[in-house]
Amino acid sequence: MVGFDQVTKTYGSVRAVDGISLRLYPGETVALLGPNGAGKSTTLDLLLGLKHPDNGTVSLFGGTPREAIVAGRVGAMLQSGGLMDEVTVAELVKLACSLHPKPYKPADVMARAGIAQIADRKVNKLSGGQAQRVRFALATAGDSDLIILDEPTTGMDVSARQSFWATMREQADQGRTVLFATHYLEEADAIADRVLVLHRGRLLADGTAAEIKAKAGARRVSFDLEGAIDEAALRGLPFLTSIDVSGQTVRIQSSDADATVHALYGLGVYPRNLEVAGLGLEQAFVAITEAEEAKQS
Ligand SMILES: Nc1ncnc2c1ncn2[C@@H]1O[C@H](COP(=O)(O)OP(=O)(O)OP(=O)(O)O)[C@@H](O)[C@H]1O
Repeated sequence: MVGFDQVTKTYGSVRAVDGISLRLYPGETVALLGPNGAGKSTTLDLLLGLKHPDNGTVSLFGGTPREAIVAGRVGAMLQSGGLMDEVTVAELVKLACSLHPKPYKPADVMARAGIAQIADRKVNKLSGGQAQRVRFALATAGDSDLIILDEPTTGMDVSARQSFWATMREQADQGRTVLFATHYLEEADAIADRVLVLHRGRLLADGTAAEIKAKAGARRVSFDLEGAIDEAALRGLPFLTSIDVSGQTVRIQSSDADATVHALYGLGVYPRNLEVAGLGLEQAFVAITEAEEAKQS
């Protein structure tokens, strides 16, 4: 099990991680979301023992991050992890396997990462997406219990992303914990069992994607109106949190969609193509982080 207990990490006056406590369990696929500078990379660095908390403790499988890494229990794929320049893909993968206490066969690792066909290519001649696949191979060179991925699919094409996530799903199904930081909210929505929302170093939300959407507490309502649209009257609708009028189409967000729609009919208009839907994870994320910004300012 992976644990953060009241962990704080500051850089000068910046609280990159501010009193975070959480537990991660075997078999979980966990997405770490947050705007730029929220503290995602710092959180992952603390887990990997690359940075040390000012206060609080980080524990991995009952020991320190360093002990877990030495025991081969952690595989990681970092954003800018440099790859050695003058070696081939196969040489680099072999090296990673040889350093892992519980290694897989290099050929299997390369096949899984979809890099068998570029095995003989020099690492410094790879495209961005290919280099990303090689980083993925290095993170899965052996049988680790925790896989940490920082923005793993940046630069990958659609098919690389699909096979990447299928592999990660398999890893979690086999009881491993997969923790990934991402800015692709659709990926988090589709893949993660659990979503953590960080904001200025604090954990604002922790739950399933459905729970995070419910926490944002708003729903989308869209409809078309004929003729001139009285925008001022629409803005007066109860529970409205945002409105966008484009041509004859009106899109609103409401914290009580039922009451808003009821009042809409009370305006004497006839909305066509009325749709009421929950927020997507992206809109929920924006709503949660903006509400926090408003609270702090
Ligand atoms: N070595 C450092 N020295 C000083 N400040 C730092 C350092 N590393 C990070 N920070 C600051 O700490 C905060 C958190 O940074 P971090 O890189 O963890 O955020 P992030 O959520 O990963 O951001 P992004 O989405 O942009 O990658 C930011 O305000 C950043 O400027």
